[in-house]
Amino acid sequence: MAASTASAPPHQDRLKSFGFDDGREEGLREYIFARPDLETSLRNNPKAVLAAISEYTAKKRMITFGEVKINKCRELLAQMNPPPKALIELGTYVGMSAIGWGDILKSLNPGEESQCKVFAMELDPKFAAIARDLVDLAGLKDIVTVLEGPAADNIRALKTSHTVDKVDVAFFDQWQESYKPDLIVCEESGIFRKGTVILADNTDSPGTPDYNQYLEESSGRQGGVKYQNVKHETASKIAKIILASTVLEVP
Ligand SMILES: C[S@@+](CC[C@H](N)C(=O)[O-])C[C@H]1O[C@@H](n2cnc3c(N)ncnc32)[C@H](O)[C@@H]1O
Repeated sequence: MAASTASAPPHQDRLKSFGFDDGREEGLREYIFARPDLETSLRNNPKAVLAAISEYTAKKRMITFGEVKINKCRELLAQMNPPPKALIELGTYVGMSAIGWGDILKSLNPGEESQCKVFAMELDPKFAAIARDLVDLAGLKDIVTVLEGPAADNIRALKTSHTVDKVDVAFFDQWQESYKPDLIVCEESGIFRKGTVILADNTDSPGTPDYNQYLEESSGRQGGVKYQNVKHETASKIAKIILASTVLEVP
């Protein structure tokens, strides 16, 4: 991973320690595409696709950004004025949250759906391919683009490859050691504006102490991006907190 620290375990070790990449991801795709209601209720229906993914991931105990958290984020993004249209996601896995973002942006921007853009970034090509298939099934491929590779590289290329100047929302759900370095890449790439909201999962568990500290100390840092940080508790059983950091000032 380009943005990880020298002591961070490599991607394959992280996959094993978290129980990723053991066949359940391909199993999810097979399960969804074999469902008898594929054409009648799942196709072009993001909420039904999310429910179907949840059914499988709960049974197989897969780690995804579940519906409880997606609905909490739906509430948070609904409070933004104007409604968010451009969102980046760092860490897409099989596409659960990416489908959630596509659905949320679409419903917050009636009549302006074509202006909504989600760039969902996933390190692992196998997971990215599954996410693409599920996004496509949900009818969101015009809104959600799944980009492969380290998020840091894709963020640096956003302005040139995808003509994205600023993002309204960034969602952090990659390996935790990359949170702080990737945040700095976002700052240096100039994609944040006053009012951009950075949502982060897992800041309480497994925990991202260096990222949290960097955000908390931003007000005292000369010439840096300044943030207001709010912890939102969810009813999730583990990693209950979604940390929302709103950009107050960019230099
Ligand atoms: C917790 S999962 C993401 C869950 C996903 N957001 C969901 O909705 O279920 C973490 C994912 O981040 C990916 N990842 C880790 N480091 C990354 C990086 N630097 N850039 C992009 N993806 C990364 C991993 O391959 C893994 O699929």
